[in-house]
Amino acid sequence: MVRTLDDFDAANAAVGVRVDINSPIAADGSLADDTRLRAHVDTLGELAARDARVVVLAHQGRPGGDDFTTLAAHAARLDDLLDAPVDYLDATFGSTARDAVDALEPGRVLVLENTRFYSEEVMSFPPEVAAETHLVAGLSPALDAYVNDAFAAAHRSQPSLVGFPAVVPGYAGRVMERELDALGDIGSTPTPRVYVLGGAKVDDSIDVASSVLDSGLADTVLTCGVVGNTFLHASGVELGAESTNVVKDRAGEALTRAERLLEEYGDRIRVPVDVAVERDGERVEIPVEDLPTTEPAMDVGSETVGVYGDLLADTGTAILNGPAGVFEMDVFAVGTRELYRAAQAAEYTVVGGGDTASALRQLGLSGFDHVSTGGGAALTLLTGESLPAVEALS
Ligand SMILES: Nc1ncnc2c1ncn2[C@@H]1O[C@H](COP(=O)(O)OP(=O)(O)OP(=O)(O)O)[C@@H](O)[C@H]1O
Ligand SMILES: O=C(O)[C@H](O)COP(=O)(O)O
Repeated sequence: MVRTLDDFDAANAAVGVRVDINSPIAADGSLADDTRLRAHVDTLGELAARDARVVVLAHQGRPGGDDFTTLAAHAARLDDLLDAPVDYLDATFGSTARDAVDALEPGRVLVLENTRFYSEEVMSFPPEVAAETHLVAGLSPALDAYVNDAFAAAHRSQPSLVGFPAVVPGYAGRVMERELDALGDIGSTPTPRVYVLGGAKVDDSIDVASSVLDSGLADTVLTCGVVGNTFLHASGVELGAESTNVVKDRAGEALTRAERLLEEYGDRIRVPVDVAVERDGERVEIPVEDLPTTEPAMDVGSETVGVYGDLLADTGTAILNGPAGVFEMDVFAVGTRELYRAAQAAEYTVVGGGDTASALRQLGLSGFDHVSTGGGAALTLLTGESLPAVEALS
């Protein structure tokens, strides 16, 4: 059982709040999107309003990446978004950080530096070992409690996610609570249950398909995006050189697993019946039986949307991850828009994935029962597995 903010005596408490504000960064170093910061306003605002001394812990990017930056811009944006005053400190642990936390007044927020500036934070540890890392041991003496609101990173077993609750009382924040309520018990949602798997992380999607078909969580898996092209290729359809190269590049070793899945669960896995390509600047739809084609398949066609839409209309729960096509281009956003719209006919609809959430915003689609802030974390729960950071709070 995970404790929530309802169980927490916040007044005057120095509370470390792990959030996931990992965001796209523009070329000039500014934040390109603040969706994830907005998601945590409830938790941070509530704690500040309840007179906690709020210490924010978060990562941004991965070492070596262009988006591996300080959290200074994030702190400035949180200062705009929250009623409480927000400061930033360029340290995460050690005496500088502890002194700043000790001096923090009730109702104020302090954003500490990117946790991944420290090598321990890109490693995985069991909670009791994570508690002994420099990061956790060097900050926890200044904290009275820990709140984990970083659902989107909860599939990681990194020190700032699993170490603190081993040494100070731990609670789930409001984002974490909402996500666990919506996704934590996927096995009890209405049946039949259909997973719609699209996007370009083919390897991950094949793992998900395999797990939910094996466990019986999924009655049917509908494929689209590069995932759909991969299953088409695996079923023996010749797509054409361009699409085949993308499939081989994105699927790699997973292609053999796709073939095995089709052999084992062929009747429960659906592949597109037509694809869309660009020809002379126009969208052209090609039935699968007329393939191969020289142009890359960048979207599913309207016949596929029709077939999938009919299936989704009779569905208890639709779980969608990944766009159906290259939604960033108007001409190939059609499949994603129409398919996600069709999925709303299901009794209960859950959408997961960072890119998927931004596709929905861009396409003006709303009305789903739950849109998760997490990609990998949401998929972990949606395959019925547990999350290390949640286990650490229990
Ligand atoms: N047919 C296609 N050909 C090439 N790219 C495609 C195709 N269909 C979808 N994509 C690309 O897939 C990308 C999104 O896939 P991804 O798997 O990252 O989504 P996501 O699961 O929502 O994200 P995340 O797991 O990161 O939260 C988009 O950039 C889109 O252009
Ligand atoms: O963006 C995410 O999915 C989370 O912030 C986790 O980031 P990671 O995949 O770099 O651990």
